[in-house]
Amino acid sequence: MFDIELLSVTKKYAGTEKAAVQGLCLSVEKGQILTLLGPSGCGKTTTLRLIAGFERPDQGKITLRDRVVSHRDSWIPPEKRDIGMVFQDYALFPHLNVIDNVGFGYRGTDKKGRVQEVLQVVNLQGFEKRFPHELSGGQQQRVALARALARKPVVILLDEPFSNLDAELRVQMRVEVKEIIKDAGATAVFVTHDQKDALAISDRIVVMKDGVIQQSGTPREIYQYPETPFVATFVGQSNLLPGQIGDDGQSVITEIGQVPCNHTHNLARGEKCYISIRPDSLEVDPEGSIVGKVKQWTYTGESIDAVVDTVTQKGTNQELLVHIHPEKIVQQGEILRFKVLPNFVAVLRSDREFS
Ligand SMILES: Nc1ncnc2c1ncn2[C@@H]1O[C@H](COP(=O)(O)OP(=O)(O)OP(=O)(O)O)[C@@H](O)[C@H]1O
Repeated sequence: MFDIELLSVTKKYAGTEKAAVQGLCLSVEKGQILTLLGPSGCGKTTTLRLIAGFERPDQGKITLRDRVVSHRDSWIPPEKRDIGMVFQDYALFPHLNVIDNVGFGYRGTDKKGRVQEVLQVVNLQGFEKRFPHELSGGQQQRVALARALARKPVVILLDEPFSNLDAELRVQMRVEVKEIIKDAGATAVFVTHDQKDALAISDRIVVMKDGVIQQSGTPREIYQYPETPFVATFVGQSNLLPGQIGDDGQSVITEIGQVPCNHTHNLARGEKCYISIRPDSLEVDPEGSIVGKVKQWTYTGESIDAVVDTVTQKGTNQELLVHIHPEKIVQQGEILRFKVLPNFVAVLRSDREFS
């Protein structure tokens, strides 16, 4: 059962040349967290606002749990859509304490009981009398989430909810927010341009670019088997190379040699394609067939992130990003040999956009 369905939704703002979202189709199952991920201007916020009813589509149909909220002549306004919103800046009322912020707009019976219930869900018992300025960023975030959950909405929409948090709290809040949403059994759509947020919190990710969907799938599918060059480089780092499927059907012949891969998207032998090799898929090995010179490297603690210059079979230069085990001592200018591990190698169709 789907709680949210968008069918061929298009929205073009007045005075703009291109549609902000074009022919968007997506669905979210009950209890799932879906993330809209993409760079600035790709149409994520517009999609969220269309679901909330703050914008009206030019074309298409939007359904929220069996109720058509937007289609041709039918239109349900935002306040009647049964939606909870969590904004980037939390939008708490500074003059109201936690109880009053959470209970604001609640119209059901037993408001007091429900507020206590959600404060327990977000783990804020004991903070009832505090005002927003007496709370940390993470606590304010949980108050905003509690307010969104209080009315038991059909869906919760979260617009970049972690962008005002420092790096450490952000990592902690990803786990907490996911747990809270799951415990409440809520269906949620979450907007971010941060791939780590998306991979950590989502059941499914929709990667967008220029108002259209590039790929949708589970975090693992998106990371391990990107389908377009854009997805391969936007979600994680990647080395992209042109090639063609090898005669064994399980490798790709590229300018740096024959690369093994586990998944060829059913492309035929000899068919042209691109290949995405994650930096973790290149391993230092004295027997490896790829020879490269270390151009620069950075120690991150978890790995040594190196840029390596290789010479292709055509005699041209090809830079590769490589994550080397952090215990290895690496020198600039050093010549190393690498082999490719097939697990994070993805084949991309060559007819997909390359940018
Ligand atoms: N009210 C508006 N009027 C005109 N154009 C708009 C309006 N809102 C958004 N746009 C345009 O629509 C496109 C999509 O914008 P949108 O805010 O949905 O992108 P986004 O992916 O959420 O970006 P960001 O991450 O920067 O918030 C952009 O080109 C933007 O300039």
